[in-house]
Amino acid sequence: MIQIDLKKSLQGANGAMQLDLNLEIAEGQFVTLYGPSGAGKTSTLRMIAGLMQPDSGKLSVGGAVWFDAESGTNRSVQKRGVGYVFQDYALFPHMTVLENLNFAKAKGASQTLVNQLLELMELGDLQHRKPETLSGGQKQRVALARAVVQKPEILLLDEPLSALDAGIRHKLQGYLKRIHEEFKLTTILISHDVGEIVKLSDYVYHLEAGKVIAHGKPETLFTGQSISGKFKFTGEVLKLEQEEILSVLSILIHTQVVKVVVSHEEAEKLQPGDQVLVVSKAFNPLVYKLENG
Ligand SMILES: Nc1ncnc2c1ncn2[C@@H]1O[C@H](COP(=O)(O)OP(=O)(O)OP(=O)(O)O)[C@@H](O)[C@H]1O
Repeated sequence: MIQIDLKKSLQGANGAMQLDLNLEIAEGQFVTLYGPSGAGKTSTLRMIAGLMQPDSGKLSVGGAVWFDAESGTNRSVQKRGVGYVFQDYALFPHMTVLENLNFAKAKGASQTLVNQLLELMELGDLQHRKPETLSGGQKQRVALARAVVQKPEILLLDEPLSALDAGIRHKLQGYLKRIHEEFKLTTILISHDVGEIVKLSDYVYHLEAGKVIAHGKPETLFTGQSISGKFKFTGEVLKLEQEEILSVLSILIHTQVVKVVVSHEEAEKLQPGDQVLVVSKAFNPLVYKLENG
């Protein structure tokens, strides 16, 4: 369990802004911080990593106190057991992929873990290459593997996929999901991509101006209702066609266009470009508009 109860005065775009957070994250959960630019998402991760000192409050991880303003406890960055992945890959340029992983490997961690990650992230063929010879997506796979090989207690992901184009981003989301299923690391992701959030996270905190303004399971938070269904996909509305009795939606789901029949009433709430969640309950899928998409 991570218990975060922290305050920090920040220099917001319109003057002073108080970051004031009080949340609990269960071990092994995949949680996303969502919200507009300047809401305090990166500052939150930096305080957890020990890169920014809170003004007051307490942070404990798995029962150990990492920060406590009252008792003056402030565990150093090196001793916090955090894997941090940013948008830029920050790999060591003079080391090969394998050397980057071996260098980061936790003390006492077996070579088996490195091999397991090379396999899981499909980096085997690239292991003797230097970062400058890799694509952005490949570099980010190495950066993810390098964060995990440290055996962190918490994996912090600050918009790790936002510099990549849609196709590669989609693929990397699959790798992130695999990593989480395999290692069950408590993970905190920052993302603006609603589809990505729905696909990956167990729980979402929506931050604005330093405060949590809403939280919940992604489907509930982005649709305003609780949904169950046999399958769920996120997609983008491309086209709406009004037929006599019903409307037909063309929805782009990853690289496929799927046609879904909805009532005129439902179609009226939608327009091309909207992000939607497509859920199949019985036979015909149901479509829910994703808020803030
Ligand atoms: N060390 C600091 N001291 C004071 N203010 C800071 C500090 N670091 C960041 N800020 C300010 O705090 C505010 C929140 O920044 P932060 O990077 O946490 O937001 P964010 O939600 O991650 O935004 P984005 O999505 O653009 O990355 C910004 O206005 C920023 O200028």
